[in-house]
Amino acid sequence: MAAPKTQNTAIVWFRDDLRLADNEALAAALSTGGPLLCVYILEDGTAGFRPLGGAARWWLHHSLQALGQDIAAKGGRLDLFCGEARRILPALAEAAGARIICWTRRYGGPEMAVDAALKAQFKTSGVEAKSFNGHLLHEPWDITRGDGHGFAVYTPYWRAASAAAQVGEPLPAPDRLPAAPIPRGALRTTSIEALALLPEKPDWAGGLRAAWRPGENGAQERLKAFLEGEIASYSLERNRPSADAVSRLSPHLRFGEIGPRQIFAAVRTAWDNAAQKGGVKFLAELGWREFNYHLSFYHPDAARQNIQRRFDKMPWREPAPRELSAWQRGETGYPLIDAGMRELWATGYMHNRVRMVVASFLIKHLLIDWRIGENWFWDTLCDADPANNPMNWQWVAGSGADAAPYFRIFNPVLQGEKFDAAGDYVRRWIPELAKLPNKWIHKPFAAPPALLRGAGVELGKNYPRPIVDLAEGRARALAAFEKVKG
Ligand SMILES: Cc1cc2nc3c(=O)[nH]c(=O)nc-3n(C[C@H](O)[C@H](O)[C@H](O)COP(=O)(O)OP(=O)(O)OC[C@H]3O[C@@H](n4cnc5c(N)ncnc54)[C@H](O)[C@@H]3O)c2cc1C
Repeated sequence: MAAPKTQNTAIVWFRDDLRLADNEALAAALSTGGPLLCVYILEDGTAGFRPLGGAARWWLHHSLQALGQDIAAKGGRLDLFCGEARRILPALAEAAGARIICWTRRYGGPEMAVDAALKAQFKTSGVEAKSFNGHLLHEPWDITRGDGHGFAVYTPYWRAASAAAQVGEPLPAPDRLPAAPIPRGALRTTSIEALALLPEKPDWAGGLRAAWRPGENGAQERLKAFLEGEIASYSLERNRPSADAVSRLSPHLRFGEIGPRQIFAAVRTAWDNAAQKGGVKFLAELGWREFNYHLSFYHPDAARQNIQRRFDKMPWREPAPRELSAWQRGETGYPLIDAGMRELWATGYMHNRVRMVVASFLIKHLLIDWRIGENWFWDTLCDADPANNPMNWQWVAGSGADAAPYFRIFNPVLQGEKFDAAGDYVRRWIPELAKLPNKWIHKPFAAPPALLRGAGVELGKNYPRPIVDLAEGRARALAAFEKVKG
């Protein structure tokens, strides 16, 4: 039965904004003075939505748990649902007699279509639906070139975005969250366990549990530690995977446990001479995130389609199952690639420099379609992001908007020698190679047999031989690219 619209209940629909601070949608709902229905819907199975990968589902479970606890600590309640938002929310609003529903905007094509349809539906039923920006510094459509079109190149985009209206001050978390009663009726909330987000048989998430603390408090802790430490050396050290010089905020940002406005404000507050250079570089990296969302707005199908359509003619090889699984498992015989892929599998994260090298290796040395790699990252990264993942894969492939040229082919041995000169990163993830001297740590296949024996390395037994010859792979990739060249 519908409740009369006298209770003044406001609905807050949480999506990729799983936080209480700097959440304008939450603040707007609270400002109505009525009790709140805080809602999360796992929209599995909604037409056109890309199902979350395994690592992201693990993250979401813990993030929702943390949000639920944070809301409860302030007197509120997080209600979970599973299914189609277009079916659940109107029924919920009616049962609760809600007058207003607020949410933070999202930017995927099918997701925006659902939100637009809901707005229209609510309008006819007299419920005010209000949306806010909390995921980006600037709406993707607000930053435009002089001719009104979107940007295709990062540098002018970020220049224009930086010159645009000042990024506002973030909002504090509310003190109290008055809970509305659970509406009676046909709609049933579900439990976090029933959402079945965690892996069970096997439980592969031990490494993820050890590496991360999902949730708003974990995000704030990470930001604080970064600003007190790594940011000072960020611009110098961020390319060295063993240096721990990066923020590791990406999964927190992905699920909106922290917003970019909060990061901006905190970096500006922490600004001092030591951190300044690092700060500028760090904010420019957040600029890449903004840029990728800007590009996605104009290319909503970028996870499936080449942005530069001439790449549709690329003669990709049908991946041999053994080759693909060697890449996925970190058994290619190239230590930097293997360390990166093992880090990914163990922790749901990989350092940015290594992401570029492993992606280049798959796309170029193995000549495998970038979409296959993008899918693997989607499934295994905790920060698997609908804009950042496809755009970065297309950047490496050369098919993106502002992409690396296709003929730039990273050599994994040289990249290792340059960015992991002492081999610390490789030794951390491939202990079988730990005793190799630095000279051979990135190319065990070229080391003298006696030296390998002395270091306990048996090629083909406890560490693989290379699955592809680098020079041959490079030549094959360049020949394939000839077919695409404009
Ligand atoms: C093939 C490939 C796939 C990628 N897939 C993803 C993905 O699914 N999700 C994701 O968040 N990032 C992705 N990235 C970008 C980048 O690797 C990660 O954002 C970064 O490694 C996250 O670590 P961090 O938070 O410590 O980064 P920091 O260096 O501390 O940077 C701070 C923040 O800036 C943003 N950022 C940094 N580099 C980039 C970049 N190249 N593109 C866009 N934003 C960036 C991220 O939000 C990051 O959290 C991918 C990169 C490559 C090469």
